[in-house]
Amino acid sequence: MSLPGSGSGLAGGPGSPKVYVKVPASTANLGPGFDALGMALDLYAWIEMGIASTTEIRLYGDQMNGVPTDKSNLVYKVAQQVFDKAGIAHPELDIAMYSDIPLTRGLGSSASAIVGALVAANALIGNKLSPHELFQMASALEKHPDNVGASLFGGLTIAFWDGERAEYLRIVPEDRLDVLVAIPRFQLSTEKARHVLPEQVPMKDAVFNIGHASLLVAAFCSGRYDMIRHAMKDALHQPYRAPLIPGMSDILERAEEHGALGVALSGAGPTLLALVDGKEGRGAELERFLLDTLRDRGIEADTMWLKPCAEGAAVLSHFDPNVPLIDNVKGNVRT
Ligand SMILES: Nc1ncnc2c1ncn2[C@@H]1O[C@H](COP(=O)(O)OP(=O)(O)OP(=O)(O)O)[C@@H](O)[C@H]1O
Ligand SMILES: N[C@@H](CCO)C(=O)O
Repeated sequence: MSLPGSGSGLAGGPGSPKVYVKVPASTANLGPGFDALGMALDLYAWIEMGIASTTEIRLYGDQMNGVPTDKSNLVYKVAQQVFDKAGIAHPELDIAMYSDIPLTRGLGSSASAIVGALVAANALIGNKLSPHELFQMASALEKHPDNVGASLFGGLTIAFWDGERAEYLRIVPEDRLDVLVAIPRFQLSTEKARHVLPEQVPMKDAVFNIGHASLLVAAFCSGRYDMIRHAMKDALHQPYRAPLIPGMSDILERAEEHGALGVALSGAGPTLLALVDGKEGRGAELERFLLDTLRDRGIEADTMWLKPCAEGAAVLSHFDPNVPLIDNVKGNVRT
């Protein structure tokens, strides 16, 4: 089978079509929803992809340090899986990436790369795969559906992946919700943060999380944000991960005293995330509390105010293929 615009099949080069995809960051778990809840955030990565005669990968931005530019690159490898699934021979690819999402900090950078690659490669072949198929592939690649569901579909996603099949529903948080993240200046890989988790948990902890995660989803669905402080508690992963992030336990215990609706470890960490009902109220106090608590334990961090993002990964039609991706992103004020 040949690729659209690639002439006799896989030949790329000047004139070959390029696609552009914008994909949001995400936070996973939201406390009790371990491997199930995810929320897209208005912090983004952009991917440009086209067919080429020789593979070339260009990375832009401060967040890409250490990301490989050869065929071991995650985006390249995931794109090839799309071609495989669509029955198309592996093409050489021209890929460019710019990202504002910090790597390995718990804000879903790997999910954004996986989802961006799936959506871009699928767009290159005329969207032969359905969103459902992309979600199955993304969940199988990431091994849990929380970050990838949020990055792919936007909003707050509630999902499972049973090893063979993923399903999800999506809700959109209200506009008044603000999200404060404190991003420690050290990396913590998901692999390391999963390694500290026990293989088995007591029944009472499982029951605790079922109740809290269910109430949290109901709080979002009903707009009962007053319930978040009760619901955003976890017994399955945060207690085991807390020793990896000095100051985390104090923040989980006391952030609500400083104006948070609720607080959690973002994904596998080390970022800590607080939900706030309007940052104009006590936002500055909360920000100071997070930074001071981490600093007291020797951890420097950076804060960012974000909003939930209702839209998932999107193919952009207004980028100019004749200018570098970085100029497209900056020239379009990161739209
Ligand atoms: N744009 C990208 N291109 C290629 N590889 C990437 C990209 N973004 C992330 N990765 C890969 O994903 C790894 C980070 O994945 P990891 O799951 O440890 O952290 P995270 O996704 O940022 O955090 P979390 O899953 O807790 O939200 C990076 O070290 C890199 O190998
Ligand atoms: N649910 C995952 C998210 C990180 O990828 C975890 O907490 O390990």
